[in-house]
Amino acid sequence: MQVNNVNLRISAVRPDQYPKDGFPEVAFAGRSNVGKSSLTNVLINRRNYARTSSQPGKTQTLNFYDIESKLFFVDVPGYGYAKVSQKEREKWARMIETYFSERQPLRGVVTLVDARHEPTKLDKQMVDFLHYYDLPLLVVGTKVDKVPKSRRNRCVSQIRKGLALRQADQVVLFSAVDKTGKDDVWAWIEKQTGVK
Ligand SMILES: Nc1nc2c(ncn2[C@@H]2O[C@H](COP(=O)(O)OP(=O)(O)OP(=O)(O)O)[C@@H](O)[C@H]2O)c(=O)[nH]1
Ligand SMILES: [Mg+2]
Repeated sequence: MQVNNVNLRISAVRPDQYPKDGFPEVAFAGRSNVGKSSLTNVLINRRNYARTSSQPGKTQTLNFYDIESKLFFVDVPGYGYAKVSQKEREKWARMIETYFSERQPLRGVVTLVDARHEPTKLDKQMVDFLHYYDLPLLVVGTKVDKVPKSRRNRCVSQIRKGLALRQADQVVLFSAVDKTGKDDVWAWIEKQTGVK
């Protein structure tokens, strides 16, 4: 998809704030600092539209990006950031549980994990949760520019095994630096949303 027009429609914390346009929607989830905002920026050809930062835990709202008034990308705040209080963590859990369980236009979830490491316990919990709600899943292994090409097949097996992925779940290795995997991620989004 050729993207020229992107707008941050709303940073929402409650369902009554979610957009009501009826466009299909894809969410981006993953632990803090894994590269969610960087992936979104590459997909929409912007350098720094979705805010990237070296300070993890920055994004604390569900950010709805209107893409060409055809679909929404939803940047989900990252989990697993140590400096966030227990109270904040519970608030986060309630917010995303409500979103994933109730949001009708949601057509699939892109779940990001760091391609360099074994998926963490929290990554696995996130995938279990998305499986429970039967949401179509694309797992993106990020920062693959830091993995030698000869080791990349092994990354995919490690991700599939560590997250106990189902056959229908797809895995794409991605780099925001050299844009490896960008077309594959877009192909999955187009397939799930029916938008071209
Ligand atoms: N080498 C490399 N670095 C990356 C890549 N993607 C992201 N980063 C770096 O990782 C850090 C975090 O990236 P973000 O995109 O802000 O991560 P995020 O998941 O949106 O983080 P939160 O909003 O805090 O949840 C930044 O310093 C990025 O420059 C990548 O593909 N390769
Ligand atoms: Mg972010």
